[in-house]
Amino acid sequence: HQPVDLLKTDTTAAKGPLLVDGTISYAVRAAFSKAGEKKGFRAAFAQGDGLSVEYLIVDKKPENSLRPTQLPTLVMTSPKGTSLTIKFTERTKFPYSGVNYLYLARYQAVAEAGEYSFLVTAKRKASIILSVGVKEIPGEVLRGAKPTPSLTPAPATTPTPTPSAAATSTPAPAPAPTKVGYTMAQVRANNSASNCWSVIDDSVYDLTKWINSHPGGSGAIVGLCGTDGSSAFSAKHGNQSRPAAQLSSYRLGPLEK
Ligand code: HEM
Repeated sequence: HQPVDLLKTDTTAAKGPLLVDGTISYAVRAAFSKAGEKKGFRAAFAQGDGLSVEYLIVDKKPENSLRPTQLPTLVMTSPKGTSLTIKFTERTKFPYSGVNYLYLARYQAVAEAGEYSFLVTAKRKASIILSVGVKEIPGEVLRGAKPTPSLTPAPATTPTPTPSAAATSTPAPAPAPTKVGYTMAQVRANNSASNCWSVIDDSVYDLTKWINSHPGGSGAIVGLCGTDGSSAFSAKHGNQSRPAAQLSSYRLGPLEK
């Protein structure tokens, strides 16, 4: 993830930074000192892009002791002007780089073409992390008219280890990972039909969207969520090309070795 810190001056989506390609993975941090403060940003998409937004907090006080109504609200407005308030639907632990995060919401949709606006409004002192996008490649962040290089210029060839979450709480240089890939702990944390990851032959896959499309029934896929599904997959589909092709479309990245 590329960390992006929202500034005190980013008080509306228009004043905040623009994530030039909303499918690239960014960790946008919004920190507030009191109720009523607002911070915003924008993210651009092409028609049909995957729109992925995740709302995370660090699993520590004050955030983890706030009630849902006390946490900052996130309102997303599509290019056509439809607004949506993100609802907190879960409380899933996500350990990453020695920090324990909690997912409170994960929203996915097919994007309209254009800029989405995001506006976060504080109810109390609190910090949140919004993970936008999934592609682990460096992306561009624009502030005003001036293109700024990404805050952490990660080498393009080294994918950062987590896709769908994580987030450094400060835009400090990313720690040089000695290991690259997803951990088994991350896979185990995504062990339900609403967030279903599985390992097959040393790659990690997000099978959530495949559950209800699988010709062999949803149960066969749900049974793989949070586990190493290599033997189940090869036992049934080991020598078939269509299951392998389907599988490849859900690949997140390698399993950490
Ligand atoms: C990530 C895992 C899996 C993927 C991507 C996948 C994909 C597919 C695809 C694409 C088909 C259609 C094949 C065709 O029309 O040529 C299929 C059929 C089927 N799958 Fe899977 N599958 C997975 C896991 C499993 C598992 C673990 C089982 C059983 C334990 C299973 C049981 C079946 C059955 C019974 C069918 C019906 C047709 C047949 O017998 O080949 N699948 N799967």
